[in-house]
Amino acid sequence: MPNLLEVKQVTKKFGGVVANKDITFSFEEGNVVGLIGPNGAGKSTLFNMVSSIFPPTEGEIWFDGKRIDRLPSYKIAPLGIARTFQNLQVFKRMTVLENVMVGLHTNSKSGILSAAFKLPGAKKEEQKMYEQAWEELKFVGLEDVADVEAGNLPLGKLRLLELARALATRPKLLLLDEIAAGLNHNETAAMSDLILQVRKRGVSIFVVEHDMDLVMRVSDQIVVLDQGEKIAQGTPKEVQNDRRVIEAYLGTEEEEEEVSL
Ligand SMILES: Nc1ncnc2c1ncn2[C@@H]1O[C@H](COP(=O)(O)OP(=O)(O)OP(=O)(O)O)[C@@H](O)[C@H]1O
Repeated sequence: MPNLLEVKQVTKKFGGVVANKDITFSFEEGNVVGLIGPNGAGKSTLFNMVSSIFPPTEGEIWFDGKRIDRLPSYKIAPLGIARTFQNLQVFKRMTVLENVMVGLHTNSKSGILSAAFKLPGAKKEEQKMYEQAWEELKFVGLEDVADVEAGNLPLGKLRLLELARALATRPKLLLLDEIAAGLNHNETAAMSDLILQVRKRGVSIFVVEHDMDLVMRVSDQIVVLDQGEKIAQGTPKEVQNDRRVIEAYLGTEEEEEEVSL
């Protein structure tokens, strides 16, 4: 299998703060890769560079054979990368279905304007987008609330809506940013099942997550960061038994705290 994503010697500095230092890793198409590390390790920074929110200070990021680290973020989605956001970017006054459709419109060939003026090409595309949106709402189990305003949904369903919206764009790579944040135990377990179903569809998935049960269950590979550096990469079992990973989570004896990995 070819590498879908390649992060090559990436460093990110914010003024004097080195948030990521010389990070290199790659992953194969069809895999789920988890990104973990203690608070402030540099996970969000790396994730934001992969989705082109900002560029690296040094190094390169390649996706599907193309260099993407200097592209503006709006050029990322058409290449086949979709992401969810931890702070939920939903339109509260729109229905659940409309929220998924909006995500598709920003990606469409004819664009929002021709759809608004109901030009012929746009009408056909609109129908296709409607079908895709429904398909994903059914996939995540939100078809019963398709006509409900998103602002009336509980957090668990909003996270599913974010997932449906990202999936509707038919990405090759799905970036999940703390998709289980705020979910209860059962909701988190259901989200893990859903992620594994997405994987079965052949979508590659990159997961930043604090919930260890979810990461350990869904990931083929896990990349571990600590203080901006990659300290380990391997299967869930390998990283759980890695001395540097255990130290990073447990801290030195003086700063020891209860953390379960
Ligand atoms: N925009 C910014 N400006 C300055 N410093 C930043 C910025 N973003 C992140 N940092 C710093 O970079 C380091 C890594 O932060 P980052 O948010 O990537 O870590 P994280 O692993 O996602 O943390 P958490 O698990 O707490 O969300 C931290 O020291 C943080 O304070």
